[in-house]
Amino acid sequence: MIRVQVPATTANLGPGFDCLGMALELYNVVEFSKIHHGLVIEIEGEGSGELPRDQKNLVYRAARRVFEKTGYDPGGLRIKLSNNIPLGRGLGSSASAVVGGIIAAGMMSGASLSRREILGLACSMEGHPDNVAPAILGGLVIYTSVDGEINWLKIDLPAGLKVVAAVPDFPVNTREARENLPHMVTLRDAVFNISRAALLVAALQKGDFNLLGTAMDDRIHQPYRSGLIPGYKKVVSAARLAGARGVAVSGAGPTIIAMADGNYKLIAEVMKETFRESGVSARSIILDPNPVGARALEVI
Ligand SMILES: Nc1ncnc2c1ncn2[C@@H]1O[C@H](COP(=O)(O)OP(=O)(O)O)[C@@H](O)[C@H]1O
Ligand SMILES: N[C@@H](CCOP(=O)(O)O)C(=O)O
Repeated sequence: MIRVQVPATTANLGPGFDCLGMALELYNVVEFSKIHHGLVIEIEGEGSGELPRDQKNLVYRAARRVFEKTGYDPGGLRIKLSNNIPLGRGLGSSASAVVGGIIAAGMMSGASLSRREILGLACSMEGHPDNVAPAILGGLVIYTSVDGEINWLKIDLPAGLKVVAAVPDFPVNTREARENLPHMVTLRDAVFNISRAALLVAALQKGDFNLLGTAMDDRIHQPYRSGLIPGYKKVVSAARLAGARGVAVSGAGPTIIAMADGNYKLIAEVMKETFRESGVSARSIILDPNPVGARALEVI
């Protein structure tokens, strides 16, 4: 039996659209074991009532890509999914499914897939790198991909930094949210984002939390997505007033994340309460950054 734990991720962090992401201490666990024949998928936790239990399941589809690549035939396969990452909320549930399927299938095949191979395969399935990269590597990951040439750098995060995630009870489909973004940006807005993305990485590396308020601003995707999140502006203001250092839409939303180095419980409470005042039922989760990324729990 093979068990792989994969963390949730928060992508973009404001200005780093499709190139910055952070792993978080919230996990899905994927378990693969051989059976005589057929495919059996068991799901508990998040998505247990809606995720497919057949060949359409994303974890299985990712695994099949590896089996095809390695030429391994698993015969019968039992997949058990224990999910804690909410679906379609901007916390990288699909990346976690893809990465879990790839790593578990690689282990089952006896193939020693390199990190580069796992990253390449996961990116090609997910369509953007900023969730799968930190899900695999942990920490804060800066990722570039030009004409198939990939490069990345992982940065360990400073002690005391936590992410407060206010998670509304409605989903946003990432693929649809991406289709609604304009394909062109002005030079002015490009400079706005480049400067902040650079500032954000340096501020996080140095532990200079004072800069996060400015550094997490964005003009490329949030202006088009925040309108889909009722109460967005009020939740951002309330989080800042309660002590959050920087606030942004997590991935494609609708979750809003606040980076903080204290007042975590107060920030969590005011974000949830402000959502409620705007007619949105939400839960707040206080999360540490995850430093290691996906890992095998046991192989029997
Ligand atoms: N644990 C899982 N197992 C299988 N498929 C999953 C799992 N989690 C997410 N998915 C797939 O990913 C979709 C959500 O992906 P997406 O819209 O990108 O949202 P998110 O921001 O959570 O990644 C789900 O509708 C489902 O198809
Ligand atoms: N860069 C992507 C990130 C999507 O993250 P998700 O967790 O919402 O899937 C985007 O902004 O579309």
